[in-house]
Amino acid sequence: MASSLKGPTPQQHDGSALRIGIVHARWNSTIIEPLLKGTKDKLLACGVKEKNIVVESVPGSWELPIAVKSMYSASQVQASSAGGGSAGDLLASSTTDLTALSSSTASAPFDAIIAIGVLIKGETMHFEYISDAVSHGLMRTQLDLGIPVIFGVLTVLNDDQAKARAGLLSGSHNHGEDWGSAAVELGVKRGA
Ligand SMILES: O=Nc1c(NC[C@H](O)[C@H](O)[C@H](O)CO)[nH]c(=O)[nH]c1=O
Repeated sequence: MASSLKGPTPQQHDGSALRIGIVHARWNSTIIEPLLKGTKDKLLACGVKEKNIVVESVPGSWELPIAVKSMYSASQVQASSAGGGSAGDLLASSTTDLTALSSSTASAPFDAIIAIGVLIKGETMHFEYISDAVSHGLMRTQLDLGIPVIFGVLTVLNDDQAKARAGLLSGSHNHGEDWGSAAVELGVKRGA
C-alpha cells in the first residue's frame, strides 16, 4: 500500500490521572471489536488505569450522542455526591449499562469520552443521514458539555474500507489507536 501523507502526528502525554469513557455502537461488531481493542490498548499504553476506563454500548451510531451525554451527566452527578475529586482519583465504576453507571457507588468525572461506531454505505440514503446527524450531534455534545468527545465513527463506502481502518488488512492501521491518543492528549490539556 502506498505510504500516505495523511494521519495524525501524535504527542506523548501521561494518562495516569485520567478517567476515560468509551461508548460504542454494536452495529458491524466485527469491525467495532478491533477498533475498541485498539482504542483501549492505546489508552493503557499511555498510562490510563484499567479501572479508569469505562465502556458502554448502544445499538447503533445514531444513539452515540445521547449515550455520550448520559455517560457524562451520570458521572457528574455521582462525582458531586461523592465529594468531587479530580478525575481518576476516585475509584471508577466500570459498567456496561448506562443505568448501572448512574447507580454506581463511586465515580469521577470523565476527562474525555470516545464515541465509536461503524457506518457502511448501503443501497439507500440511510448512511448519509445517520453520518451527518451523528457527526453534528457529537460535535454539539462536546461543545455544549465542555468535555472532549473523540470522533471514532467510521463512515465508509464498503467492507474493505472498514477492515482497513480497523487494522484487519495487511499493512493497515487501526484508527482506534489514534482515538486513544487523542483522548489522552485532550484529557491532559483540558485539566492543565
Ligand atoms: O443502518 N446502518 C447502520 C446503523 N443503523 C442503526 C442506527 O444507528 C440506529 O441504531 C437505529 O436506526 C435505531 O435508532 N448503525 C450503525 O452504527 N451503522 C450502520 O451502518
